[in-house]
Amino acid sequence: MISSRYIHILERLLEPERTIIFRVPWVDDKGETHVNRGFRVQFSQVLGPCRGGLRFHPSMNLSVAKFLGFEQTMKNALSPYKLGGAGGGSDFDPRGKSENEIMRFCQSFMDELYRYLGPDQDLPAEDTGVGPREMGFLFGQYRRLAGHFQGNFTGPKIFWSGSSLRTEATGYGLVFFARLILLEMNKELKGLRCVISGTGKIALHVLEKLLSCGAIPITVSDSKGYLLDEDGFDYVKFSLLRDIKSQQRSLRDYIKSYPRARYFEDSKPWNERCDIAFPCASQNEIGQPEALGLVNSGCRILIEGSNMPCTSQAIDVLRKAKVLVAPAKAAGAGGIAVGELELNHEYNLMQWSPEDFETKLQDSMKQTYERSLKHANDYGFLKDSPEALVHGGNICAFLNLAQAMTDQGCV
Ligand SMILES: NC(=O)c1ccc[n+]([C@@H]2O[C@H](COP(=O)([O-])OP(=O)(O)OC[C@H]3O[C@@H](n4cnc5c(N)ncnc54)[C@H](O)[C@@H]3O)[C@@H](O)[C@H]2O)c1
Repeated sequence: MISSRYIHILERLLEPERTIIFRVPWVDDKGETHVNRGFRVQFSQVLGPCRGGLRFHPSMNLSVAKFLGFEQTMKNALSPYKLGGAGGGSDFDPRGKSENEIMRFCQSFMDELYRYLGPDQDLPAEDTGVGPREMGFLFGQYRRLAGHFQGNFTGPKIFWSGSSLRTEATGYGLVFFARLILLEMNKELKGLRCVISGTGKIALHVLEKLLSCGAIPITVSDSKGYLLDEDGFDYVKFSLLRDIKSQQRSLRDYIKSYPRARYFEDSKPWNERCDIAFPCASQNEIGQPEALGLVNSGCRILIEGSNMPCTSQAIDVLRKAKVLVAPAKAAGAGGIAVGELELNHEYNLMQWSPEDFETKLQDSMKQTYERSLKHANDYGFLKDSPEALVHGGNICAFLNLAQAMTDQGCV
């Protein structure tokens, strides 16, 4: 039974603190003008300054910005750090644009957004279509307009120490999270067949870390279809995939080097026989039919890399089939941990090795895992229940927010 106090808090929590929508005009290389729409939803600053991604993708709209901001608020509230949550971006499509066009777009985007950002206000981070290059351009313009260097953006290379795992952190963290789940079952990743969707920052780093754990990743995908390599990817194949993506070529090109692999147009990889699924592409990528496909293909664990990859109908199917779901707000928390390390000047002065970073990341994922399970247990969900991590993560994040909202009065 939910107390009426919590219902009032939920009502307030579900309304973003601030929503910013703005025009982003920019000029392409031929001198033609274009206009896109920019969004930033500062969902909650109750636990600290907002932190959350910027997404550049044609499908971006206010609804997506709101869901990203809410998910990030919960993700940050579940983490050990004092951070609020935000989401945003633009319907600008970076694909096929020159570097100069991307720079001009980023500068125009920041011309408006800079006044709402700052170390005590809002700290942007990467998401779909926004990587270190875009974050560098965005930070450069922010610094110029704000007149100081304290943006604390997550992502620009200038904030990286030499051995940082900044871009790798979320993907690696997802695999560490899967390992913790398997450890509880006295199992290991070695030899398990894994299906992955996406070929972006998250998907490729999941693939790379799975290889080092001896797992057998067999698929990746893009918005046009998916690639299946029944023999499993290895480091040489991974390097080829990275080249194909960095040159913006089709995944189909992989088959020229590995003819036994197959590319399926307009399809998703969820019907392939597997033990674990890692959705790492976009929201709602798994609906009811895809969830049924996963269940029939033998999948026992689903680790959410993308934010909200499953529709509620898909979740129902997975729940009934007792597929264990690791929610993105817990399993995808790796980026928050490394982002915090990067911004901590004391840590940045030290010479960290990649192994040091990995150890910190593993510690942080373990803490998030244990916190989720503890809250599940406190509220009556057995730790071997397939839903324990989903409920535990939600309860822990909500209680942290609810306590801070109660303490701060009706604001
Ligand atoms: N980057 C981060 O720090 C971060 C952190 C947590 C969660 N996420 C989430 O992970 C997901 C991927 O983010 P990313 O940073 O890897 O983005 P990215 O831009 O690097 O890659 C996105 C990938 O998804 C593919 N894709 C896009 N739309 C698709 C569709 N409709 N069907 C199939 N594939 C599609 C693209 O081809 C690309 O390979 C997003 O949901 C994002 O919100 C990102």
